[in-house]
Amino acid sequence: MSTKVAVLGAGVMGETLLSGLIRAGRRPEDLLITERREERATELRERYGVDVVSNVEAAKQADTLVLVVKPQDMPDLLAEIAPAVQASQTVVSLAAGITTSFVESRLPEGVAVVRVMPNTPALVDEGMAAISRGAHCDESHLELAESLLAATGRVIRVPEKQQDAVTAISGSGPAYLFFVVEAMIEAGVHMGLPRGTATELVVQTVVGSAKLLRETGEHPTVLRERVTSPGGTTAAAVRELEDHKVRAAFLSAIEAARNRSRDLAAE
Ligand SMILES: NC(=O)C1=CN([C@@H]2O[C@H](COP(=O)(O)OP(=O)(O)OC[C@H]3O[C@@H](n4cnc5c(N)ncnc54)[C@H](OP(=O)(O)O)[C@@H]3O)[C@@H](O)[C@H]2O)C=CC1
Ligand SMILES: O=C(O)[C@@H]1CCC=N1
Repeated sequence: MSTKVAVLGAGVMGETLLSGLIRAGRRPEDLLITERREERATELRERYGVDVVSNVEAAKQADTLVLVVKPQDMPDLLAEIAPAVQASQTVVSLAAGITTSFVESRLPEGVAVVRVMPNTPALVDEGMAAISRGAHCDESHLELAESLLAATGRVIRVPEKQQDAVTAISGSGPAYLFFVVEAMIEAGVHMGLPRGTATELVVQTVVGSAKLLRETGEHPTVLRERVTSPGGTTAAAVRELEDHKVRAAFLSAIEAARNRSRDLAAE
């Protein structure tokens, strides 16, 4: 069996996956991409040496179709490719909020659909992806999706009903952390540190803290307590964070993302 993979919609996430597949050793001739803007298509063709084809052509030629357009563009894309899709193909959807039943209902009966929620650290092979099976998936379809996503980081399986929460945590999560990083750098600049110094201090602190969490397996509360000397600087800072209800703000923000994922499905 040929293993041609087509990435339909090569924007931020589509290109991230495409580049990961190539880094992981997939041959450009086994990949196809689709893009609706000619300028973007040319850029990707030159950068990766992959063929850029129409959506219908991709649906005809590839064994696996990876759908990476915005949720709002999914109905039109599915309507366009449906006549060319066959039950032997596997469809992998990365669109936030879009359910496997929605995709299945717009494609020929029996097509295996896998829903995936990736994130952008996939660009540096530190992605976190969660996958869920549609109605017509068996183990082989899940393994296929896992092998695609494993090219760019970690992959776990979750029941589809957890995908809105997963989207809110790991899908959108990098943005929350970048927000914190921005705020910390600005605080350093505010106190007179050169921007480059502040940036280096914050970025390495984030990388080091993430590594500490991963490598020690300790609970974040334990690690935070180790930084917090009695009567010291960290205790003073954490008190301010609690006074400003930062913990509650994270809860509300992440719930808002989860609710938006649900709304995208309804829209
Ligand atoms: N960015 C992220 O961190 C994550 C994104 N996702 C999901 O990935 C999907 C894409 O998001 P993202 O990459 O950020 O968005 P982008 O807008 O960057 O990418 C979407 C791309 O698809 C193209 N496109 C739209 N319609 C078609 C079509 N009919 N045929 C071919 N190409 C088309 C767009 O072209 P044009 O520029 O002309 O609109 C654009 O290049 C979304 O569904 C999102 O929920 C999931 C997890 C994380
Ligand atoms: O913001 C979004 O809708 C997408 C899904 C998760 C991350 N980015």
